[in-house]
Amino acid sequence: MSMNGTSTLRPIVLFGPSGSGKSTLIKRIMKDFPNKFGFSISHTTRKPRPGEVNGVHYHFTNPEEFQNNIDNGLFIESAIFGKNMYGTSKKAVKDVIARGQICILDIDCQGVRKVKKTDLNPLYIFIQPPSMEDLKSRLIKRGTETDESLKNRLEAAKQEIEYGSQPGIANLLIVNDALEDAYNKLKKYLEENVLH
Ligand SMILES: Nc1ncnc2c1ncn2[C@@H]1O[C@H](COP(=O)(O)OP(=O)(O)OP(=O)(O)O)[C@@H](O)[C@H]1O
Repeated sequence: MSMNGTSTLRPIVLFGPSGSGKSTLIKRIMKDFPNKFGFSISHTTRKPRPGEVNGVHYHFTNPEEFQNNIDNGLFIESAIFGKNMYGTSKKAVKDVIARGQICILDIDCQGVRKVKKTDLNPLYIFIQPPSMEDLKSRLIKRGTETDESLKNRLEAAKQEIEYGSQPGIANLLIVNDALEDAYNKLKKYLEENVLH
């Protein structure tokens, strides 16, 4: 642990197109380093499902309070899915650091732009698909997309790649071609920079 006690706990932002392999890589790194990494707890306006605990699974809130939080600049990012609002607060990230874990943020380039305006000082890792053709076939193979959502994700992917591959945006760019190579690159970088 360094002098200021938290410099080894810089959050990690993984960003990149939907289907580039962020979740796959995060799952693996969390499994290889149990308890080292944590996710922030999101806010949502949706009602808790049976068994969901406020402050554990989500910070459950109402639309008025949610909007107040946005207006007061407390959120890094927020989005609407269906009728519900979801967001990540800066405090939720700081809570992860406070419990001694490295916070992993899996966000899109809009989120990255917003994080860059905060004092969170993360390391940015861009996960790039080898090609648009590979990205498309992986999304199809994943079986999660309709024709419509596939089209939207591929369209958004172009912008993600344009942004993430610009010099100076990411601290590390990983082309996720062979998964094993991509994972080893990620692991090595994290070992050298945050896992001491
Ligand atoms: N190197 C790879 N080679 C082949 N397939 C891969 C590779 N990496 C990931 N995949 C597969 O591609 C699909 C997309 O990966 P994943 O779900 O991790 O992407 P993601 O970036 O988290 O997407 P989203 O932002 O939509 O959550 C998954 O089915 C995954 O198993």
